[in-house]
Amino acid sequence: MSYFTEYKDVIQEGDLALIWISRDNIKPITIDVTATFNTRYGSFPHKDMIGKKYGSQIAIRTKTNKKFAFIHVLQPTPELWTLSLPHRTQIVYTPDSSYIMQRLNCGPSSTVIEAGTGSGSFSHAFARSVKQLYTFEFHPVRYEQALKEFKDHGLLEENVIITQRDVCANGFTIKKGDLTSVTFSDTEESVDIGANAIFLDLPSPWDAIPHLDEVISHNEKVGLCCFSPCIEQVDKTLEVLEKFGWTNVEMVEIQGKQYESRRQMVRTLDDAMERLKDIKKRKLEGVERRKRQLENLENDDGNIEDEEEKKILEPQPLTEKTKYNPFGKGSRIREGDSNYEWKQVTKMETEVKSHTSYLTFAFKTMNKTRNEEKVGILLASLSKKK
Ligand SMILES: C[S@@+](CC[C@H](N)C(=O)[O-])C[C@H]1O[C@@H](n2cnc3c(N)ncnc32)[C@H](O)[C@@H]1O
Repeated sequence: MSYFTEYKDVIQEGDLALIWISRDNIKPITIDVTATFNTRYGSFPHKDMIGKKYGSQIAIRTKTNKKFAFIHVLQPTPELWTLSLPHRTQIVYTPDSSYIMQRLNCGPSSTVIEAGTGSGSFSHAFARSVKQLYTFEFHPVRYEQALKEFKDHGLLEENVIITQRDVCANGFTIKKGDLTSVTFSDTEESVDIGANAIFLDLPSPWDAIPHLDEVISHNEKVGLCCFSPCIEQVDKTLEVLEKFGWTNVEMVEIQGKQYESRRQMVRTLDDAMERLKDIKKRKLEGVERRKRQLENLENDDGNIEDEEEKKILEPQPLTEKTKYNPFGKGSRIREGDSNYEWKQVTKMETEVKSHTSYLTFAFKTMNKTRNEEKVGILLASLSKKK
């Protein structure tokens, strides 16, 4: 069973689970009754997670100040895996992968070729959505790491085949004897791939493109996407795409941004004036108080007779509880407090996790002959519907 394609309710021994500490800090663990998940806030024994529902919050008391620390235990999804996986390379993030899959029409009937596998970020997203993924990685250590990871995650028994290969030099055909996760039967000599979607995340996709004709489907429109960080790479890719008959070429750049929506208090000029007057008054009072304190130290025996002076010397709250607080200091006003006027604003978050590249899309139809029999069947079915 793949942890990424089937949902389950309850956390069990041996599960791959993701520990959500914060939005930027998600850690994968394998549930083991004898193990403990340590954070700087405290330790969370796995046994306290077993039997609970996925999504549960697990809380402990911190050792130092006896406050609560908590985590959430989540079931893996390709999106969360992308945010928590061990990086072996640069990876493709969800804003790109989701867009690419949509542009390549990926769905349950798609057969996809991916090169290189890298850290397997995109492989997990493809694996959840498509019929079959053939992924290629030429780096021996990265190949072994990805092979183990896909096996542990149940992807190899579902729909992922990984092969160690320099696709630029040797193409995509998988034969008996290759270093691959395919198990060949006695009669099989090679794999009939017939891909209808291709994703190339390599430094030189133009060297891989000429090999594609051998492994793409000949009877349907095939989509290709090249993920390249430099415009010079795009330029070289375009030349080869044209030479090898790829059409409908388009280049796109995804700039993922996250917007935070919140309310901001409406401030008027009168409010600002009031606030400035308030600051000035407090400043003057402070100066006066310090002057008198100094005089007392120098001249008096410490007894203060004057009532007015006493009042000034009394410790004052930092800010009075004023009705109006447009600058957010002093008395606290909850966002959205119905006593005040608010407007809805958005704030763009500064850091968005993504590795942006140029996405070059192209399409190819190998067999352009008209299949009269199929067209006839299609037309007949359409006229019946009318
Ligand atoms: C940027 S990473 C891919 C990251 C991957 N898309 C992900 O989301 O995790 C590029 C990978 O391509 C591999 N690679 C580079 N040239 C290759 C080639 N000619 N054949 C196969 N793999 C190649 C590299 O070893 C590297 O692991």
